[in-house]
Amino acid sequence: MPLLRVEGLGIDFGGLRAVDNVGFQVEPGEIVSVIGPNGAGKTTLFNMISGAYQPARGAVSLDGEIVTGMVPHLLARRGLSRTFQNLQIFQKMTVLENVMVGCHLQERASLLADLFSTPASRKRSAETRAAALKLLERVGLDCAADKEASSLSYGALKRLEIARALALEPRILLLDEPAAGCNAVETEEIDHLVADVAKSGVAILLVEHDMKLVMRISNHIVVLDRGEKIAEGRPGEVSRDPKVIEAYLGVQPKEAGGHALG
Ligand SMILES: Nc1ncnc2c1ncn2[C@@H]1O[C@H](COP(=O)(O)OP(=O)(O)OP(=O)(O)O)[C@@H](O)[C@H]1O
Repeated sequence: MPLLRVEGLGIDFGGLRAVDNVGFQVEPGEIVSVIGPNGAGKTTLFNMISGAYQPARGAVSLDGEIVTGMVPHLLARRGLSRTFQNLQIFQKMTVLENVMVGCHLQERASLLADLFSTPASRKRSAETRAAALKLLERVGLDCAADKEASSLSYGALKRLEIARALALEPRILLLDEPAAGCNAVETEEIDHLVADVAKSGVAILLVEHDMKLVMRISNHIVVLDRGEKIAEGRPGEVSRDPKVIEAYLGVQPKEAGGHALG
């Protein structure tokens, strides 16, 4: 049974079929990317899978359990968490505090109980801090733990966003353009981090415009165009697919020299 199964998913905005009849699946530890030209429906698809939008058609299941349209915090409890294209970092908090907030959500511990500072809550706080520090180490930000988040470079903020999502201990992580706005060095750091997370068994579903990154790290690619899935397969297969070349370049494959991506 796949970890994530998406079947016949669709949604309309007014008269526009933004996403229609899209299906695919993701296995544990697999990196699956969703690509497509601007307006293809990638973010809308992500929003349906992560509970931000209610699909009009189709189903999403996690480990065989139907979770279609479930709100994000309940999906997080079932092991699905996501990052956002527009970072959701608390800029005035320290780097460590940003991750501790995510850890608290995971523990389902009452923040109010912690205010009374019982021995049990103090022990829990120390454990949360240690867990958050471990995550910062994993994303290469342990040295910046006590800095204000606003002082980080853009690439570091992107990694902090991933650390926060990892604090929820997901089985599948949805990454919305993790390398957008990053320079080549920062993109490579994201590349290594995503591969490392997948190696630990967490499935990754990725929306990303950087085709070099997508081609390098994906096990499987799903291609959307005008809301529909037009192709899927391994990176090498997808980059040579005539339908994909035409969707990206608007020309026949012969004119494009046989490939469009990367
Ligand atoms: N909230 C909305 N209301 C109305 N139309 C929307 C809404 N969100 C997206 N759309 C439309 O749905 C279609 C798919 O948009 P979406 O943002 O999902 O595409 P995308 O593949 O993520 O694009 P990009 O690569 O530019 O981010 C587009 O035609 C877009 O204009």
